[in-house]
Amino acid sequence: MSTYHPLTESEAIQVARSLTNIFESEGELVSREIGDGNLNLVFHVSQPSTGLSLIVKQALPYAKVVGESWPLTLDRARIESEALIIEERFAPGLVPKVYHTDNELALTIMEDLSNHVIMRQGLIEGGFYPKFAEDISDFLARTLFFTSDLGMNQQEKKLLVRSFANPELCKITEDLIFDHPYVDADTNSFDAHLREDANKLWADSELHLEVAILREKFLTHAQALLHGDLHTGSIFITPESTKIIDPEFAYFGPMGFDIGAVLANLLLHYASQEHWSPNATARDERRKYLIQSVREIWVLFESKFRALWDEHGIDRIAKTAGYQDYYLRNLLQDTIGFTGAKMVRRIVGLAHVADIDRIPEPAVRAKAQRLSLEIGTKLIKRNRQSTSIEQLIDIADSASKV
Ligand SMILES: Nc1ncnc2c1ncn2[C@@H]1O[C@H](COP(=O)(O)OP(=O)(O)O)[C@@H](O)[C@H]1O
Ligand SMILES: CSC[C@H]1O[C@H](OP(=O)(O)O)[C@H](O)[C@@H]1O
Repeated sequence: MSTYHPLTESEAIQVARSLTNIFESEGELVSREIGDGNLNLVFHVSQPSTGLSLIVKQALPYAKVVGESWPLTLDRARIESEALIIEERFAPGLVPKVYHTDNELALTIMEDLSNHVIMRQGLIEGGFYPKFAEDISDFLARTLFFTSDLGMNQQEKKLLVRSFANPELCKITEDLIFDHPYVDADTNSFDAHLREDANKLWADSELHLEVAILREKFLTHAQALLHGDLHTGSIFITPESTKIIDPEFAYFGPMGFDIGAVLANLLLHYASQEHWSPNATARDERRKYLIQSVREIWVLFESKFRALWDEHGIDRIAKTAGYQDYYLRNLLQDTIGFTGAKMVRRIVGLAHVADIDRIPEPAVRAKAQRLSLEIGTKLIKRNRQSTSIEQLIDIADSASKV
């Protein structure tokens, strides 16, 4: 079993038995492959007689969404396990518990979170999550602060940067977020009715300059250990609990990339409300809730991050007067720019979001797609002038009123 090969459902039972002591020795185990993401196998292994269960996640040597023609490193399973363990250290209770890691088989065996729902689906079904802004701002503030040069010894951080180099998964992001959506690339995928909008995107040199600047930050700014793919499909949620999964894209990059991923996915959902809300009153209420979540996430994040800095900042130079304000202003601008980039990629790039793709009526879907593109491109273009989260909110609000 120790040589790498993709597991079958019954082999997932064997590894769950032999590599963990979660299950009672008596009692049959049942296994089901439930992976619905773009990249990996995910087995749900349970023991009906005791109600115990766990998840066996295994990387495939290629990107599942495309097939064997797109080889992909198995090392991403090690990165995912190690990132989950670091995230648990700094943001306890906000990620699944890791029971076992096997780098040879590219496995992470972890806590089963099936009592939560994937947030994207929960939002589509009209869920409200009153604890989300508090939880996600905790996760962001604590993981980003304590893995940055502000909160971690700088020599230790450099060693950690080396073990999270993650070049192959970063290359996916570099291509699919910062390159392909802005040219007529083969990987792009969009509805025929968006051809003119795509042409505009490809010809917009002002936009391209801003994307180049954001890309440079993604390539060079090893600010903190990022989750790297923090969309609402990587968040398990209930009204009382939030758990962040799937950090296989983790690497040391610009903090605003993670914060922007969360905001972008709330705004993509916001852009889809004409379909998902049953009437105009519900749509307005839903949009207000989503906008308020965006505002609260930034405001809570900022105040928690500043408090961590004041209490746990590790060196004298970071306490230089004015530096914290300078840092937070740049971080807000990055967040706004990356929010925009993460919206645009989900409309014209390879991988989309169900919030928009599942709108059956083409005219309604087109409106949601154009609204996302409009908000996204404006956020990208205006990021470097921004000084307040209210500017992001104004862009979303005014685009949706047209
Ligand atoms: N810890 C978990 N508990 C329960 N279900 C999980 C867990 N991790 C993943 N899943 C299920 O598997 C799906 C794909 O997982 P994910 O980690 O997003 O895979 P990928 O890396 O391929 O995107 C999730 O949408 C969820 O349904
Ligand atoms: C070829 S990978 C495309 C896309 O898929 C990843 O998301 P997930 O694994 O959560 O489905 C990531 O967002 C990549 O950009």
